[in-house]
Amino acid sequence: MFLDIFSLICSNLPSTHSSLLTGEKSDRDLKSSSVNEMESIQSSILQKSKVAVITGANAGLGFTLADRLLSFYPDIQICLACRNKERGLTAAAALTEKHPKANVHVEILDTSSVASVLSGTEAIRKRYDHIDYLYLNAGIMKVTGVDWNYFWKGLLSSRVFYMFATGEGLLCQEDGVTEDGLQCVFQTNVFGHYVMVKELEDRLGNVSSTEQKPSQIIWTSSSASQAKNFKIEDFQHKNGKDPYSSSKFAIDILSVALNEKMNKQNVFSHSVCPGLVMTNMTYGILPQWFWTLMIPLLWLLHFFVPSMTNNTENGTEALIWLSAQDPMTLDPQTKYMSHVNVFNKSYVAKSKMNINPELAEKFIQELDQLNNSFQLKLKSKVKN
Ligand SMILES: NC(=O)C1=CN([C@@H]2O[C@H](COP(=O)(O)OP(=O)(O)OC[C@H]3O[C@@H](n4cnc5c(N)ncnc54)[C@H](OP(=O)(O)O)[C@@H]3O)[C@@H](O)[C@H]2O)C=CC1
Ligand SMILES: CC(C)CCC[C@@H](C)[C@H]1CC[C@H]2C3=C(CC[C@]12C)[C@@]1(C)CCC(=O)[C@@H](C)[C@@H]1CC3
Repeated sequence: MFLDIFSLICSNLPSTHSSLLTGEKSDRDLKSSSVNEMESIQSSILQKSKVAVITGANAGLGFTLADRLLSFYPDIQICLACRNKERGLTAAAALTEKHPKANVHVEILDTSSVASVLSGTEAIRKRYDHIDYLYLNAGIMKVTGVDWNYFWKGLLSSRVFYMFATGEGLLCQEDGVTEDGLQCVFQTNVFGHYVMVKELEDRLGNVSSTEQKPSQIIWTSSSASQAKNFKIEDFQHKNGKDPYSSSKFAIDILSVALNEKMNKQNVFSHSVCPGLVMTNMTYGILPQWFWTLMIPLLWLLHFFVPSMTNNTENGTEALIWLSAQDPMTLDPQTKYMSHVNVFNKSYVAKSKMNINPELAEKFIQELDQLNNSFQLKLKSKVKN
């Protein structure tokens, strides 16, 4: 128990426990392999130097993901796609200090600006011929307060565990409009990433008709994703009260739609929920001292709510696990969730999404239209 509490207190320090990767080439499998097996695994990794592009990689889940990928695939090339150069370079320096031979590169890419996505993806296309993993992880939630009345009522009701797993109804949120004239949460979490996929399309999947190379697009979604908060007529969520939930459901729809469109090119898309993790995003909701005071409660809750992953190491479990799977064997309608068991060990759980393919098709048409209008606008600007 004391060890568990200690691990919660150290939630954002790099954890040393071996995680419960359940895939074919899990951390645990690697650790228990004989030296010969290890050598053959390492040489096969070395032969194929993989490339991972991660958005929002300078902090939180994105940063730990980069760190864990470097431990798992020592030869991997990592591109940290960050909106702020200084924060990106600081993250790259921390990663190369821990992994001296790491191949880490920083690219400036702000998902809330189409112009920045276009320039960032152009630079990424120049640097890499093929992208194995495209982690679309950057995200924001603009919280103005917590509905404590709802919280206390929820605490004494049967929806208590659901409330802690999804945060439903607890947060008062605001949104804004970007310089591109789109809703801020929608453009940052969804549309900027969609433009990225379109711009990087020829770096994903099969390189040629003879060379079969799969790519995985892995979205950081959330258990806050709720169908009832997403309306196709208002997909930017201009008129709703939960832009975060709407944007995460939009991500789930997009993931399903991209499988329909891109599986034939050997591109596979999956959606992940990291659980509730202490990062800048969650510390932005309530002050750090409050969360620290709540450590005993959070510790108690993880017995009942497996999505209380708490630290970024546990939270990235499903993101890492997916990288080790054969994507062809995975169900496009399944969401992969990082969970913890009662010993605070992480594992991957699955949840069916049941997204209507017609809705997915309609949504992708809307996004294509929006994307085309930006391309026309920006290209005519360049001409003039
Ligand atoms: N923490 C949690 O409990 C959960 C988080 N998630 C999701 O996980 C993802 C990562 O969040 P988390 O690590 O928790 O939060 P953090 O705030 O720690 O990290 C978010 C990252 O996204 C970056 N980012 C934000 N806006 C943009 C932008 N416009 N362009 C490029 N990068 C941007 C941030 O950059 P910068 O440092 O410059 O701000 C940062 O690197 C998000 O999509 C979030 O919705 C899902 C479920 C639960
Ligand atoms: C633990 C404290 C006594 C009380 C904290 C109350 C709330 C601030 C949290 C309870 C459930 C949390 C939650 C999220 C944010 C903070 C809470 C509402 C998220 C919405 C954060 C982002 C996500 O993507 C979700 C998966 C989280 C769900 C749970």
